[in-house]
Amino acid sequence: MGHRIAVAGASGYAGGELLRLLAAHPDLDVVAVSAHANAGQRVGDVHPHLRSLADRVFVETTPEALADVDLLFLALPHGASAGLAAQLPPGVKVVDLGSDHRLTDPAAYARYYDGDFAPAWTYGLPELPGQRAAIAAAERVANTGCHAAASILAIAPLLAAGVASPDDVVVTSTSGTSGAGRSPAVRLLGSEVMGDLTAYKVGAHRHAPEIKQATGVRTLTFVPVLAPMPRGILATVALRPVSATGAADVRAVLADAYAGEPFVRVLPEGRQPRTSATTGSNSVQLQAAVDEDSGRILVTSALDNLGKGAAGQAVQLANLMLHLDETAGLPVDGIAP
Ligand SMILES: NC(=O)C1=CN([C@@H]2O[C@H](COP(=O)(O)OP(=O)(O)OC[C@H]3O[C@@H](n4cnc5c(N)ncnc54)[C@H](OP(=O)(O)O)[C@@H]3O)[C@@H](O)[C@H]2O)C=CC1
Ligand SMILES: CC(=O)N[C@@H](CCC(=O)OP(=O)(O)O)C(=O)O
Repeated sequence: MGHRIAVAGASGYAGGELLRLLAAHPDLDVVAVSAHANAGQRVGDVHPHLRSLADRVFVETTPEALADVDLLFLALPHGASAGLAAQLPPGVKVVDLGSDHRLTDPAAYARYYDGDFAPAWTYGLPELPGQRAAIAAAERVANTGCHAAASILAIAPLLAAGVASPDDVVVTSTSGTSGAGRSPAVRLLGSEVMGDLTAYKVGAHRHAPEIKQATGVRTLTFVPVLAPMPRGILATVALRPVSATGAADVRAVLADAYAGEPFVRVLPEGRQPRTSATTGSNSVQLQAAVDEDSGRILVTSALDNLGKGAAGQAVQLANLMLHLDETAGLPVDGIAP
């Protein structure tokens, strides 16, 4: 018998990807799956690609239905996690894929979110200095936002090493449409997104305060772009160097920071990250360059928004919280082409 696991919001995109990973996990057993409008439906009817858990039935999302477990994943819309988590008995470990418990500053929360501020949980990015041990000791952990994960992994080591300035960081982060969730939205119809690229929430995206909080960036311009593909994030980060530097030096700082990390790979010179190389995996690809004209450092970062940007990372966190092998059940190889 493995650890008893429940997934709330299992009928959504992030919840579905969690089920796919959990079905193949050697130490975790899914004992409850919940939904909202889809409660009462079979998993196989909502997620036709999930064969091994196809006959499970989604229950209503209530604390009673989800509390008899070792660890609960919350893959619920913004604002729905905090109320449910508050009703869970102590002893139930929780990973929240949503944003209710990420921000530490109530003022930042009020600026970017509706609803009441809820206290921050341990921030769920194991590759940040000190976080792996904090996550392993925590009962409640807040998973990162998907754009935020791609940006933070690109920025954090350069600021920590004093190579880049915390001021005037500029990020353009392109996401596939599954990042917006499965709930119907006209802007996500195939006829709207196919053949189109468009920026959204320009200068006002909720992952900006999250990136600043996790990295120490002071001034950030963050521009998300929606791309006509189901999965993937490619973030391009431009930073001001503290003193003139070259691409090899920047690459060395990143490589040093992520030496031994199972999921983060700094690519050799001449190769650029590709979202397709990370699809279906928990992997992240990074590359560094220095713009010859401006001298700015440019870091590109690719991941699967449903992998290291959501469900893959959530399983990595659960592995740490349950003191399992951190990599258990997590693919490093993508699906290509
Ligand atoms: N998609 C992504 O790439 C990422 C998502 N996240 C976060 O993960 C969470 C889930 O996202 P995602 O899977 O994309 O969203 P989806 O819209 O695809 O899924 C939402 C899930 O929540 C359920 N739900 C909807 N309304 C309620 C409610 N009022 N009470 C309880 N359950 C409800 C839905 O059930 P039903 O369908 O049955 O109504 C569904 O299971 C969000 O907080 C999101 O921000 C984080 C990082 C990346
Ligand atoms: C393409 C798209 O719309 N993506 C979502 C991010 C999904 C995510 O990481 O969500 P949370 O921070 O809400 O958990 C967005 O930009 O709002």
